[in-house]
Amino acid sequence: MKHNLYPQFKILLVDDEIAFLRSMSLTLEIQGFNHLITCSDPSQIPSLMETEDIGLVLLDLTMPKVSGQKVLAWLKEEYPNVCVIIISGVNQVNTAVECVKQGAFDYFVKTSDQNQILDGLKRAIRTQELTLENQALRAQILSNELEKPDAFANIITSDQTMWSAFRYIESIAKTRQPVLISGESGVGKELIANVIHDLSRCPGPLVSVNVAGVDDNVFADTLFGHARGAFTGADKTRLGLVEKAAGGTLFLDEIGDLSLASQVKLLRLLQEGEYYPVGSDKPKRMEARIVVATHQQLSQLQAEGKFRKDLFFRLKTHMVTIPPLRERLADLPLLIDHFMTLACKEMNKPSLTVPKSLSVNLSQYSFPGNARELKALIYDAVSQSTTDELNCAPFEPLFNREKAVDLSENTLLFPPHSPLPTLSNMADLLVEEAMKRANSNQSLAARMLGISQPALSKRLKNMKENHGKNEKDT
Ligand SMILES: Nc1ncnc2c1ncn2[C@@H]1O[C@H](COP(=O)(O)OP(=O)(O)OP(=O)(O)O)[C@@H](O)[C@H]1O
Repeated sequence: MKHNLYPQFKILLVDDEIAFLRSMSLTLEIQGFNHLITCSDPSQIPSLMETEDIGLVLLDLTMPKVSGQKVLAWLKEEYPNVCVIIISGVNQVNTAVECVKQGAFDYFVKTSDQNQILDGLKRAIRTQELTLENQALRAQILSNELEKPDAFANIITSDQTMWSAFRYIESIAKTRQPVLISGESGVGKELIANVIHDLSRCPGPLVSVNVAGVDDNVFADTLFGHARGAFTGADKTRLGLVEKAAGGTLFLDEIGDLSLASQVKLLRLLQEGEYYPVGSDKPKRMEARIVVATHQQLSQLQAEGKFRKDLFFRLKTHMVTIPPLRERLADLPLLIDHFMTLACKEMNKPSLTVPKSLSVNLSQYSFPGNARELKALIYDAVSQSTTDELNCAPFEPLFNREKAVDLSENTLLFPPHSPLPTLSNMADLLVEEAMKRANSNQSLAARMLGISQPALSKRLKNMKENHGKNEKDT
């Protein structure tokens, strides 16, 4: 089985008692915290902090050469972003309060219930992960560039909202927390899940499963596996997908369709980080990161009582929303080209030219099936092309279905007894509508209006000036 290191930063255990260091690190490793270093001589702390990527320190208070409180003060001075948890043999409220005032994240007595210490450690890791994510996010926003653009090479887009989502994905890629990907059907959620997995640098596999309509027993059996003899017919032990995805990512698609009973199981898995195979009383640790996707509005499902609030909140800590294709029409020409190239390659055809009018005409269509629908249309068109130009016949029904206002027909556009708008008012309204539909992409809007991009730019400038003048006059 492949194991990855958890957490993403190192935990430093400092105690002069070697036996305690040994038992503590063993306990932590059994619980899945395997990114550890130990230190029994506090004089080594400065060099360890300098050379190792330490995010959390578990610190003893009573040590012979230097007191833990002094070390705490030094750490908070030199490494204010590193979390420090005190694990002391001294059960004194005063000392605990003083340490917390000095900046310790928490204080435990060595004899405390182990679960309490582990819960405190989980909280500290989560806080530290959020701090690191915040730093990464801030750096991403300031630099406005992707650190690993290659990871996104299969996702074709020039849309700013998509690029912001990419930057966000980069900044959360390394945490082990779950990620929720939402967006209409066919927008590319599975592509995003692939990128999240690649960027996580987890050595294990990406295992995907669609949970729509899966009955609760099947859900438990699929995810957690079963022990031999768990039920009639279970003649062999079966590994669950959580185990198959160990060290990697488990992608649960269509999470909005999960039954309420299965939602409880998923929540417990996320909270506890452990699960029981069906028919077994031996818990197993989850070593996979969970990524889920849905085309539904989970907030709405939650309001309707179909999705658990606690699970929703747990999932939405890291949420990526992919806008529908109709809200990023500037992507149309890019995607048409991309799918055309893919289709020609698969069908062994030479590359085809695409009529310029195609993306303009398609921009009037709402694409309920998003990129998947466009891909299918282009593949169909490529297969039907017999010249060196893409055959646009497969698109005709769409143009007819959602035809723009047809001025050749005697359509009644204006109420008969109202005064007509001026030509200039109408032109401004058309320009505004085209800019809205083209998501402010001037080239696309100009094509919709049948004018050149410089002509549109001039019009927009005039409209802005007139608007400014009008505001001054009033
Ligand atoms: N931006 C994009 N660039 C290139 N291909 C894309 C893009 N978006 C989607 N696709 C392609 O469209 C198809 C559908 O994408 P995908 O399966 O990721 O969508 P989805 O949102 O997961 O759909 P569903 O909700 O139905 O599961 C795939 O073939 C994918 O490669």
